Amino acid sequence: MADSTVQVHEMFDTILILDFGSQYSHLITRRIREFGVYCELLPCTQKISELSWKPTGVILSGSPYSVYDHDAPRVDPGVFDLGVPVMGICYGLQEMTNYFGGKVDACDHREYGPATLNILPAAAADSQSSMLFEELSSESMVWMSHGDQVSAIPDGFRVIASTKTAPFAAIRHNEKPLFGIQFHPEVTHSVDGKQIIKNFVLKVCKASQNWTMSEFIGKEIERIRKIVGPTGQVIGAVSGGVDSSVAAKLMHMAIGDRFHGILVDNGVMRHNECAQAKKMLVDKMGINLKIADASERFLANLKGKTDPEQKRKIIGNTFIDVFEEEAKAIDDACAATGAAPVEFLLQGTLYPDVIESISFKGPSATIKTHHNVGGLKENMKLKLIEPLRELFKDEVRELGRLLGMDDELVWRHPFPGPGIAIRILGEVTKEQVAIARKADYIYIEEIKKAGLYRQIAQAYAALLPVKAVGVKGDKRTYEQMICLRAVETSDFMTADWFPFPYDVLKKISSRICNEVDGVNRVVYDVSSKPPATIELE
Ligand SMILES: Nc1ncnc2c1ncn2[C@@H]1O[C@H](COP(=O)(O)OP(=O)(O)OP(=O)(O)O)[C@@H](O)[C@H]1O
Ligand SMILES: O=c1[nH]c(=O)c2[nH+]cn([C@@H]3O[C@H](COP(=O)(O)O)[C@@H](O)[C@H]3O)c2[nH]1
Ligand SMILES: NC(=O)CC[C@H](N)C(=O)O
Ligand SMILES: [Mg+2]
Repeated sequence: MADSTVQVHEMFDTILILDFGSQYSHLITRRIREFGVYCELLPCTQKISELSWKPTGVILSGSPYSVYDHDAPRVDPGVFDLGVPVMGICYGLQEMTNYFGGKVDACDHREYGPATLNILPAAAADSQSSMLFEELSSESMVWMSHGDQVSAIPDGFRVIASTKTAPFAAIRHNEKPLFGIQFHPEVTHSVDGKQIIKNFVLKVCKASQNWTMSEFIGKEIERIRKIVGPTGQVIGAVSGGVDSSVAAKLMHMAIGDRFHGILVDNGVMRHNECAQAKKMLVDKMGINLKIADASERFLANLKGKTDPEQKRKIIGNTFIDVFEEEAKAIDDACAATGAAPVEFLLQGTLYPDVIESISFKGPSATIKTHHNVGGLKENMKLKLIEPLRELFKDEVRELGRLLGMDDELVWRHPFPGPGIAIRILGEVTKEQVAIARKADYIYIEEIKKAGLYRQIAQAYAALLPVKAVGVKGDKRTYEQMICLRAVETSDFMTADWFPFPYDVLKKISSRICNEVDGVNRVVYDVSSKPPATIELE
């Protein structure tokens, strides 16, 4: 894995964000990326001496801890020896204060909300501080979220801004470029917050703004070529979704047909999905792709299984079996032709997956087992290549756009690997899949017709295997229900149900009841995540 992570730092100036566990930490990363500077979020437990690259600047995040908690996360003093600018935000300021010998105390009242930041005249007279506050008016609205605050600044520091309740709302070291701020510039409620982060990164750290997706494409292709070499071969699981398609496209541009994409037909794909994916990937993008039809095998393995986790595990394992068999077939073919054996595995891992798995508090409780074709055997010999490992979903979409992919693919809603199987409660049979598939097709078609597809982050129709009485053509029916789900979300970690116009719902419901055999009712899921999740299982 080291291969794919190290070199990005040689190509882009990197701001290091050390995560002390704040719920806003990833937002700092987002803000910096937005203005074209590469940055990485690492847990605060990262030893600076073990970092294989030198950051251009460091930001210390907020934290749910108090600096005087016995188990509070500590800053690695190595940060201050790097000789680069450092800015502490909230807990970051408090921990910096604590480390340099100042004092932090609990406030009388926890402060959560807006405050007016007064930039002190002393700041204007000092070039570093005025860089940090450039383009801000002397009074700026900022957002506070803290229960502790600095009560005495360390020797060698001075105050540069205050609020009514926080006399040390911003401080700096007298000589070194070390800053601390009590408020949260990363949340949008801090009106000039983005500007402060930008000033720190561009003016104080002098980071270059070369993190653009067009720059990334060329550099990534070059990097892949170097890793794979002139004869190496790569395989990868490709689903027709935006992540794996973008990854496959980059790989194809780098090494052509030495990349072997495998699309597994697991029998629980949507209507026409494999054919459409093939048309897009092979005909339009020129990718060397094999469709492995394992639909009967998946359905046979799922027979009689009703437990959601068991269904997910069966699908995950079957994916791996099929994928490994296909990989072996490619190897055998290579051996026969004298081509080099496959040495690498392409994965479409995104940055949120990486962030999630490196949290210093350890992995969160398992809500559901996400299938992962890449989650191959421990002793796997293939080396991973993950071109999207540093990117957020919106960056991947931008990449797809620049690579000339159709809008339809770029803006496609995510579709989970276990597909329709986790959208049919209970047992998955061919007949049940056919019902769910048809309803889903109608639903998405109507959403697109109404011009709502892009406003919705993800939508699907699920099948509830409960029966109710209805009447069709004067005849009694006793049939199942379709449950429609549509959510708005930016990160898929939390989500809200989409407020559909009634007339669109009416049309969808009427079409599904009329056109899908075996269904006489349609319900709309009006639950947010949490407490629900996006998928039903
Ligand atoms: N039917 C499939 N055949 C082969 N690989 C698959 C299939 N379904 C999923 N995968 C693999 O699992 C990975 C994770 O799936 P996931 O749905 O998160 O990503 P995606 O399909 O690439 O994009 P999207 O999130 O937009 O659907 C994919 O990138 C792909 O490598
Ligand atoms: O590739 C995937 N394999 C899976 O096993 C899987 N389970 C959920 N999802 C997708 O993850 C997002 C959050 O879903 P939940 O709220 O249901 O956990 C939603 O976008 C889901 O579609 C999956 N994607
Ligand atoms: N948002 C934060 O970083 C809070 C830091 C610390 N827990 C406080 O309450 O002051
Ligand atoms: Mg997918």
